[in-house]
Amino acid sequence: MDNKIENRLLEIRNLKVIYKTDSDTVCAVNGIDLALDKEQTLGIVGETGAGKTTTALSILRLLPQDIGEITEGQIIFEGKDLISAKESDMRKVRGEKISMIFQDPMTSLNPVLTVEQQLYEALELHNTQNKSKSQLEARVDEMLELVGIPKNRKREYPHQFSGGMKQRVVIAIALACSPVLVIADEPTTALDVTIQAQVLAMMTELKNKLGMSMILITHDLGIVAQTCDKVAVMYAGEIVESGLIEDIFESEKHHPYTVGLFGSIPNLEIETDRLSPIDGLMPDPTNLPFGCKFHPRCPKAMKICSRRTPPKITYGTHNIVCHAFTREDETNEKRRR
Ligand SMILES: Nc1ncnc2c1ncn2[C@@H]1O[C@H](COP(=O)(O)OP(=O)(O)OP(=O)(O)O)[C@@H](O)[C@H]1O
Ligand code: NI
Repeated sequence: MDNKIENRLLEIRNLKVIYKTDSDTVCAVNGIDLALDKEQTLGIVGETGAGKTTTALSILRLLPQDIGEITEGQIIFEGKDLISAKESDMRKVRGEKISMIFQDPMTSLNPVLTVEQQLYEALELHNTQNKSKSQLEARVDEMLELVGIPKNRKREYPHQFSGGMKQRVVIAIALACSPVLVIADEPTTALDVTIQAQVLAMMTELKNKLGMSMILITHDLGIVAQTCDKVAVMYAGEIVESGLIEDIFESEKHHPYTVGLFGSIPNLEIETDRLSPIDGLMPDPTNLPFGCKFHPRCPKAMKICSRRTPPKITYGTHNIVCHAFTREDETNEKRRR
């Protein structure tokens, strides 16, 4: 399904993004490739600082002005490159085609407007079909029902809702314009674990019902397993491993960083109060190490890892960028298939 051009919604090619601060240049995204088909969900996982949010903001061209800059690459959405698009076209893309859901619902909600008013405003803003006031009001009720908020609460203000309910309102607003792509950046991190599962299940259901595609950004491989069709594992602004969900969860072959991420999933059966995180810290993004960027932390590091950029080895739909996997390995795999 990956090679059918007509199914392709988004393709990112060799994207590079920097942030310029007074003293330094932060290399936040260092040449990533991603592809997403219609109705697919792509999970982007990785530790804090990996460049996940930067990637999302780049797609919408919402990087902080004068600081964030796309220096290379293409972001092809519905066949057109967004990086070279006019700002007026981008405004349309943001309003009608791609919505973003952020981690903290209060960054998206207005505290002085009722839930009904905010949803109505969102619908009115994208009212390309010139619907009447009563039609829009009916749509407000419909959207609230869709995300499981009782109609009789629509005159309440955001602060009267719990965290989970607020995030449901945010989701309703994000979906109000019937986008083709929703980018959800840690949409449930601020919520209780039990509520997280409910909100995720709801998002997946809505995504399927409305035939949208989704990019889900998370630290949590468990969430990816529940929600995604494909996965990209990011480290220091690069994608170190990617593939279909079964490649990531069933294959024996993994990038050592992915192995580390799996090791840090909390085990629900054994009670531990600490995760076993990967030793060491993400490298300084203003001064990234030579060769493989993971080598200073990698338990499997070899001499070559600090000297040469690792190759991307492909096994069908599964890609691993690591010196521990050789081209030979790849050729054997092809022969077998
Ligand atoms: N406005 C900014 N100015 C300078 N550096 C920035 C800015 N925003 C992000 N960065 C840096 O860019 C790198 C990538 O950050 P980004 O927010 O994309 O990571 P992330 O994977 O989303 O992390 P998290 O999981 O914490 O949200 C980090 O080193 C971060 O410190
Ligand atoms: Ni982020």
